[in-house]
Amino acid sequence: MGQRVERAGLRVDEALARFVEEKALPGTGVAADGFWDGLSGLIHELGPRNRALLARREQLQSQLDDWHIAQGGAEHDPEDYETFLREIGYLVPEGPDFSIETPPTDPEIAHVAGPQLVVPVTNARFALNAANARWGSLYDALYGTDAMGDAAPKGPYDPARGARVVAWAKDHLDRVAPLAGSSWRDVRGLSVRDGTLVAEIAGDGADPRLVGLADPGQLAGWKQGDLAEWQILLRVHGLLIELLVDRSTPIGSADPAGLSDVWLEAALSTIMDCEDSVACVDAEDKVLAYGNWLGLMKGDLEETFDKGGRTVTRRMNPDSDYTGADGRPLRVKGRSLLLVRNVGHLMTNPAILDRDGHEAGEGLMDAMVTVLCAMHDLRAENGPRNTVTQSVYVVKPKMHGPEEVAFACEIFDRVEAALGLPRLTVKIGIMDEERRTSANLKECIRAARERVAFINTGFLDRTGDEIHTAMEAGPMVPKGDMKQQPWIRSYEERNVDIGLACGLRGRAQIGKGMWAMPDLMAAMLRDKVVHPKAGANCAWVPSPTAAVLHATHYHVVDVAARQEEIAAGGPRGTLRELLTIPVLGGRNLSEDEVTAEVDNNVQGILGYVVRWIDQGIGCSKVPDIHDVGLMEDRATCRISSQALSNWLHHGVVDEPRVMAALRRMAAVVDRQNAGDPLYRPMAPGFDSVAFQAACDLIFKGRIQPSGYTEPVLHRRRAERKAAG
Ligand SMILES: CC(=O)SCCNC(=O)CCNC(=O)[C@H](O)C(C)(C)COP(=O)(O)OP(=O)(O)OC[C@H]1O[C@@H](n2cnc3c(N)ncnc32)[C@H](O)[C@@H]1OP(=O)(O)O
Ligand SMILES: O=CC(=O)O
Ligand SMILES: [Mg+2]
Repeated sequence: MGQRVERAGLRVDEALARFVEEKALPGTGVAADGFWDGLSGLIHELGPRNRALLARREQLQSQLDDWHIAQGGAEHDPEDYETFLREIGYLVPEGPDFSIETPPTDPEIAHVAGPQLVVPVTNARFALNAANARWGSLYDALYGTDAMGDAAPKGPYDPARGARVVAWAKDHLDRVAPLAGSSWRDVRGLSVRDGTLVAEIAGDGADPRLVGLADPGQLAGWKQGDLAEWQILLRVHGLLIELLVDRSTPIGSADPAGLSDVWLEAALSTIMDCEDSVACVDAEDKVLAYGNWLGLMKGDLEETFDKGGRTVTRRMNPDSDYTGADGRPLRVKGRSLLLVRNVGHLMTNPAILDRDGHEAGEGLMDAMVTVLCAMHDLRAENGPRNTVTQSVYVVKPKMHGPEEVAFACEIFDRVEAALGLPRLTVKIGIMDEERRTSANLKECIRAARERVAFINTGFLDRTGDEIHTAMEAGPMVPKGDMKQQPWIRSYEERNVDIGLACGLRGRAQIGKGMWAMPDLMAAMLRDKVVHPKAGANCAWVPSPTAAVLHATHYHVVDVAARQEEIAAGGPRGTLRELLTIPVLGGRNLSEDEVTAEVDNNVQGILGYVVRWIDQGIGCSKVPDIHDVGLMEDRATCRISSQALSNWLHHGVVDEPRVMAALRRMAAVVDRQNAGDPLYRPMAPGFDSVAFQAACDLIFKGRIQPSGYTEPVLHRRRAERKAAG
């Protein structure tokens, strides 16, 4: 921890003060005094209210615990349960219907449905890649993954696989942008003439047949002679598809149509994450996160790194100019619309101490600093912009119920006033990922009706909270079975239904959760189409490649039409189903099932935590016991930790058994990381801070606030950093 400096009654770590004053403030028109006064007001006036909201969470949790204990194993009565939840104020009364009033938002939020990428903002290389993931090659995504059913080959280019890629892409075009009376497979030449796409089809005689698009309106634009002979833009459900015709390339020269690649508009929006996927425990870490976000908002972030023996410098992509189908200039955005996820209301951070020496609320700090950084985009006079509606999009996670949403809105009211921004510049994304928010979703949206820009089912945290909230109700089903439980179906359906009923269409996104198996792209192509089919404007993907493949789902499904149908069909999932607790009930698990579940959870926790604690890496790909690489972050870790705590609490397993699994799996995780020169093994000593952190998450998981992983992770990471 560095020296502290005094600012408006706050004791601020010097590194953070320097960042704010020398990097973030200049160019915004905000004076340093005004900034620190504003932040001090936020911390001193809203800080106590923040703590009171957390105390309310604890009070409700202990009332829930007592209620379940008092049931003493009697059969669960859902009606009694619901009455009790209303009595204690866990469920709040639902008010009359309303529509949100958010001012106009950017087209990526309001009108076009597509993938939403998430990236740890602390990793500049990944963050830049994510910002540029607006566009990606379909050919590369198919060739380089298992998307077509078989694993990507290593070694030189395989022409047979290449041919399958091209066939896949052309079949997809036949499905989503068909030619009039012909197939893309039969095209021998492509061009645009008089504002119309012209495809030459090999005929029987010497002269080719000329055909156009079945729907000529799908031609969006073109250009000649830049990257390729022709770059032709099609538009399908609002998303652009670019056909590159270039016979000078190996792929184009081998293709009858001269098609050298198909690029897709993919990650329409990206969340720069300061939360679940990062490890930020002090000023040094916060400055890294804020600094990258600032660079993205200024447009000058760059990162130089070695890739395959080459030095690469990565910067943000520019926009591109085309001729539109109407003959007028068409500028196409080269970067994803960037949102920033702040932390929630729980954590504090030592980067700032208040006048009583308490750590400042991290969410308050994030709100003020991330919006300040975004002012560089709002103030930019030329060059590429993030928003065209003078908006700053802040995603707010892990809130419990409408009072916490209202509190978040108040924070942003104060931030706007302190920074001299028009009220409602900040648009808020509500992560529906805590049970009290799902159960009171309509009232949560009402609390943010002036500035809500998205609701999203963060089902991973939500599953962790499901287990924690009902910890005393009994042992829960294994985590793999959670997705088949009534509560989660109701949760997903109600989120869409309530979002539609509250008028989110045309103003705000209704989003769905993460695909957490980054290497299983065939499975994603098969399964994740359910998200647009469910009426979601966007759904989370873990990587740019996944964004490209998931984009194809939005070509196939017309989300606007699905939303119409769903809204017309009326509400589906019920509150009663939502409140169904996923306990094992009378179901007996075999010894093998229990062992597999314990081993799997333990392996995931250790594999994630060891990199978090020792290397400050907040999101990792960790193999499960079947050797499938899973995206692990704070939320997936919360599920594993809560699942084990719950089984320990109810005697499904005992401490020696879990400890034995921890030791066994630590050796497995050590082997998995053997190639990492920065890795410090946990076995055979089992005394490292990382190993202790994993133990805390499991053995003290039941008493963590809402079952969050952050308090343990932060404390142990700080301990590890202090030890050097
Ligand atoms: C519950 C929740 O809150 S979910 C939201 C939080 N989760 C996330 O943000 C997930 C983000 N994803 C990631 O961090 C990573 O994809 C991981 C950790 C899952 C896997 O990382 P790795 O094992 O390093 O990925 P892998 O080796 O397959 O690919 C690395 C390449 O893909 C790119 N990449 C991978 N993920 C991303 C991403 N999210 N954004 C941008 N680029 C990415 C990297 O830039 C790198 O390419 P480069 O060499 O050209 O820079
Ligand atoms: O933040 C996302 C989640 O699923 O949790
Ligand atoms: Mg989450």
